[in-house]
Amino acid sequence: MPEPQDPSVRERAAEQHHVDALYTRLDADAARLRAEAAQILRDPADDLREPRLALLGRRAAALAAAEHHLCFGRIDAADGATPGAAHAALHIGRTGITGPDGEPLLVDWRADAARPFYAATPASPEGLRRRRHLTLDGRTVTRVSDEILDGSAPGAGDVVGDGPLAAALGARRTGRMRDVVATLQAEQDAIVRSPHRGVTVVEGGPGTGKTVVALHRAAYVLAMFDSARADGVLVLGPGDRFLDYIGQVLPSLGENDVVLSTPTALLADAAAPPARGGRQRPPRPAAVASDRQRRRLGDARWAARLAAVVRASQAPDGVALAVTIDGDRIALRPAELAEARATAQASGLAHNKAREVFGGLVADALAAEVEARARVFLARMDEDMEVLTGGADIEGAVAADLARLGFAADAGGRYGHRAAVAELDPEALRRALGGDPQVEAAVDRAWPRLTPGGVVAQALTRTARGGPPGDAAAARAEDGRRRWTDAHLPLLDEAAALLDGPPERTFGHVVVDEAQELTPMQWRAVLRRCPSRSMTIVGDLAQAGPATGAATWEQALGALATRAQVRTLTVCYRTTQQVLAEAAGLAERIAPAQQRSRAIRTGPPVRRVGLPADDALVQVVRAEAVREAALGGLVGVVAADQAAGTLASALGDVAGVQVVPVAQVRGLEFDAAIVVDPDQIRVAREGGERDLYVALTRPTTRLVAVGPDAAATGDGHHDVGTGMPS
Ligand SMILES: Nc1ncnc2c1ncn2[C@@H]1O[C@H](COP(=O)(O)OP(=O)(O)OP(=O)(O)O)[C@@H](O)[C@H]1O
Repeated sequence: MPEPQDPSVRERAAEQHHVDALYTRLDADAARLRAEAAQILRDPADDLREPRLALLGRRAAALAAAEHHLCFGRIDAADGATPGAAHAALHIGRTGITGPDGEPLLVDWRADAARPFYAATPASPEGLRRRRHLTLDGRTVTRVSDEILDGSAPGAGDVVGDGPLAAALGARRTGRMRDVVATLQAEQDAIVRSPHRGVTVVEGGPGTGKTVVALHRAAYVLAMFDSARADGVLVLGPGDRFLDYIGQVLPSLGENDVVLSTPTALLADAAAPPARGGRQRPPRPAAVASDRQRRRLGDARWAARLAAVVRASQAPDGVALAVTIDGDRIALRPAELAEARATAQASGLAHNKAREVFGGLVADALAAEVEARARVFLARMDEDMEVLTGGADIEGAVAADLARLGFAADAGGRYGHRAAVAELDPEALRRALGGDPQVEAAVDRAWPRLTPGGVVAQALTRTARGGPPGDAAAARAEDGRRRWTDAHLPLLDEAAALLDGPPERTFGHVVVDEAQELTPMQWRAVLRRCPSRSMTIVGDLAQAGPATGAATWEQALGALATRAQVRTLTVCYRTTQQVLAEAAGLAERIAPAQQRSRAIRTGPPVRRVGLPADDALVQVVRAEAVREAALGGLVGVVAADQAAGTLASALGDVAGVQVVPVAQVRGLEFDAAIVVDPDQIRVAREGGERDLYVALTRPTTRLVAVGPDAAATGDGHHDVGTGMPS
């Protein structure tokens, strides 16, 4: 057959050949995994059956994830050898595949050798002549598109055309985020691939790819950092709707073991009552807090207050510790009590564990007191005996009698009360006292076992009354009556850490998305779960909700910020220049110091739709929703929280249209966004301008503002290029 003349056809055929070989190997790997699994299943005696099958299952899932768009790129070196590799051309894809002789047929996108694919630009070609993108439909190569990076003229084997980024950005939204591994941009890739193991803060305006970076970073870190692989990765997002939206990205990158959660769910899970005999956990929250409550309870000063409550219940000055033994009241002296307290506190253990240290020291002190008293008593007996017997060696006589009668002497040859003195075994006494219910009760009065709910209840009551702490029993009773909300969870978690030590489940790397939403108390709870402080924190302070008011990352993160590497993303991939221009006035007011991002796409003008006097808002919104849905893609109707519920039921089901309360719209995106009554959003709650800014920056293409305020402008339907109503 003659060679096709069209380079795109010819190159596609050549790439198809390579891609076929890749899928053949992928199929062979999958078949091998299945055979291994079958082998394991045939051996019921194998003790490690379950973990082995689980491992195979994970590998099979990763292979299955690699199936879709397995190979998406190729790099060709300028001098015939790809940097870092012995080959002139390297194919880049979702997983690494080697040929029969160990030669790389496909390089995993995370590998160092793949870095130039993402990092090279015409200004800095990284030794590459050409970057090629491959588009696949199933297993068929449908498109090849080349960028020449070294300034050389395109040759016969080059297919220069539009890159796939434009196609990816222009694609209709489905309501689920996709991975962008094929089109990750250089500034994003530099963060994803950063070797920095500490805290990285990624900031940037709406749509600059912060979430994209966070998720690809999670996949990278899992593959490349041992600690992350060993201890797992946690990704935190602001709400369930958001988690749904991003839920497919990591599995499509072959990562199924990442824990995705919200700060609330994470702490509620930790607070779930353990199996019987486990450690005491805070109760689950019963209600959702108001914004004001969230802000108040998020204040970092609660940490000190909770610690003070706990400390105040550790054998405070003035508390008495006494027990009655054989009718004798034995009390610890204040100095002894203070010393036991100081030693237990210096142990650095959490309260309920330090209580064991304290209890042991109390038992020691009581045992010493009992022993001292016994010695005094026995010595007095000796004296009395001597007086009564006029100094005769009664002891010796008794010993001789006892020996004659066959009674044994102790190891020191002693009988009678001398043996009793020698037999005073402080250790046995201490053990007996340690387990004595009376001593236990006395220790409990001085250093009570506490529950997280009790401590938080006490801190709240104390703060409300401004007085000294109440007693533990009263706090427990109050804990039972209290209605905990999600905003109390970080306090309960803090208290649990003070009482029982750090949480059991921690992670090797934690990714926090929409990080501007976390309160200082939530940050403390997150940090407890990341002892290595290996974190990727992404967010935009200009989009912060009302629970947090930090203007800088230093304010938001406290000491953590001092060791953070801060990176700024500057290109807006989501929305159009028209939409960003519409929101620019607001951005200027909310975050005047922030670097404005640059949109790379243009789109239709923003539309503002007024309400003619007798038109109900719902009718107008419905008409707009239907109109936008007909234009195609996903339509989001964003309204103030209090209006969204009614609006949703009044609109009913319109295909392709979602009604989202503004508080839940952070991080989401739509092809078209209809922002309902911007003025209401702005005044509905504290920080309303930031809510409005978030709402306006959700669409990829079309923005419509519907509100009574626009009616004043006349026809109610017109294009607007300047700021939103002010
Ligand atoms: N390199 C890329 N290739 C293709 N699409 C991209 C790329 N980077 C970002 N996008 C797309 O741009 C959109 C915005 O990205 P993303 O949600 O990560 O931005 P964000 O900065 O987190 O936004 P926000 O602050 O509003 O939450 C998404 O649809 C994402 O898929």
